Formats: sequence, C-alpha cells, structure tokens
Amino acid sequence: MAIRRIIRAVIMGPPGSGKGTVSGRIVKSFELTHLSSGDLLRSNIKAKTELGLLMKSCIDQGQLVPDDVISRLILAEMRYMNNSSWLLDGFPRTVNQAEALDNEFSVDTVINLDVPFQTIKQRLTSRWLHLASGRVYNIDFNPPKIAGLDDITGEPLTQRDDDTPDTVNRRLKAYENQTQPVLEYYRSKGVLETFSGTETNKIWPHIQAFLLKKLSTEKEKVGGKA
Ligand SMILES: Nc1nc2c(ncn2[C@@H]2O[C@H](COP(=O)(O)OP(=O)(O)O)[C@@H](O)[C@H]2O)c(=O)[nH]1
Ligand SMILES: Nc1ncnc2c1ncn2[C@@H]1O[C@H](COP(=O)(O)OP(=O)(O)O)[C@@H](O)[C@H]1O
Repeated sequence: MAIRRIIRAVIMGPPGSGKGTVSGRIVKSFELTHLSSGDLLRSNIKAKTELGLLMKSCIDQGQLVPDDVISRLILAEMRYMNNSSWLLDGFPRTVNQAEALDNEFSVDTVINLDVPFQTIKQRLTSRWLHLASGRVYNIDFNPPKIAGLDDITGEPLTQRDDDTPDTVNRRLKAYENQTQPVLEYYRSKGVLETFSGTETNKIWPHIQAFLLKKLSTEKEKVGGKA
C-alpha cells in the first residue's frame, strides 16, 4: 500500500462565516478533496432527485435535514475518497452526525471559524453562488469580474433561497442549538482549532500557517481505520 502524508479535516462555523471561501483557498494551497454537504444537497435539488425534492422545504425553512439522511449521503461519498486527504465542509452539524463520522473515519483536525453573527447577517444577503462548482461570490467582498456571471465558466450566478434575513436567523438558531455542541465534542478530543475574526483575509494566513505546520508534523499513515 502506498505511503502518503494525508490529512482529514473538518471546517466548521456558523452559516456565512466563510467556510466555502476558506475551503476554496485550502483546496488551492493543499492537495485535498473538498466535500460540502450544502453543495451536495443543492445539486440534488437542482437535479430534482427524490432526496433533493424531499429536503428542499427543510433547507428553505432554515432547518437542518435529518441526521440519518445527511450522514448516509456524506459517508457514501467519502467511501470513494479512500486513502486521500479530505476537507469536510458543513458536516457534521450535530453530535449525532459527528459520532456517525467517527464510526468510520478519524478526523485529524477541525478548523472552527469564529465570526460574530452580526458580521454574518450583512454578508449573506449579498452572497452569489455558481451552483455547479460551489464557487461563492459577494457583491462587497469578492464580486465576479462580470456582474451575475461565474468568473471561470461565464455561467449565470444565483442567490440561495435560504439567504433571506428571516431564514438566516433560523439557521443561526439551529447553529447555536444543534451545531455548537459539536465544537465541544471535538474540543474534548483535542482536535479543535479556533480562528476568530471578522475578515476572511485576516483569518486566512493563520489557517494557512496552521495547516502547513500540521502537514509537516502529521505522521505518515498507512491503512488502518480510514
Ligand atoms: N464582506 C465580507 N464578505 C465575506 C468575507 N469572507 C467571505 N465573505 C462572503 O460572505 C458570504 C458567506 O461566505 P461563505 O464562504 O459562503 O460562508 P459559509 O456559509 O460559511 O460557507 C459569501 O458571499 C462570501 O463571498 C469577508 O471577509 N468579508
Ligand atoms: N450536516 C448537515 N446536517 C443537516 N442539514 C444540513 C447539513 N449540511 C447542510 N444542511 C442543510 O443545508 C443547508 C445549507 O447548508 P450550507 O450550504 O452548508 O450552509 P452555510 O454555507 O450557510 O453554512 C443548511 O441550512 C441545512 O438545511
């Protein structure tokens, strides 16, 4: 079996904290596979799969989808990423999901973006998305080169149905009640690394330095629990 330096990471933070933005930068700087639960759910909705149609109303109301549905979906995708480095974005979001992940894969590090709720609310109403790739833009922060179009493909950008002020408030409540306990779960395992701030450009160099150090000290792994 090939010996490789691998890292299994999770990125956490409230909706709009910059998980997708930072994930894009991590993927550019480090060789790992990005898996976003939100992107996966939205691609199911776009493709009108049975699962997508069932989950749409839940997502549009700012609620979390059921644990067993999302855990099955993500873990099925992860089984294709055998023995490679990965970055999970948006999963796990409950302690139940974290335990389901733990049953199959071990997590080396959890990057927690600690961004104040007030900062987030302002960002989300000006978020624009390229659905097919998950590339994310913001009218104020990182606008597309041509308004309304993706920089790479030139395809139209869309706004998310759940980025309205009321739904954002419901998502922040769900985060407080259901996702914050996951931070405790990972803190007690000694893998939680928190980065606080209000600007991604200021937080990013710290995350980059942390991952560089992590990758240089991470022991080479062979086989074992995936
Ligand atoms: N104003 C501002 N917007 C940001 C910053 N970082 C990310 N954004 C934008 O905020 C929105 C939410 O970021 P995103 O990465 O999608 O967050 P996620 O919901 O945690 O995945 C997007 O429109 C980003 O382009 C920042 O430092 N300042
Ligand atoms: N792990 C998960 N558990 C339950 N619901 C999820 C999960 N991941 C995504 N969702 C659903 O998809 C929505 C959008 O997720 P995501 O794109 O990750 O949001 P954000 O980027 O704003 O944090 C969530 O509000 C929730 O309804």
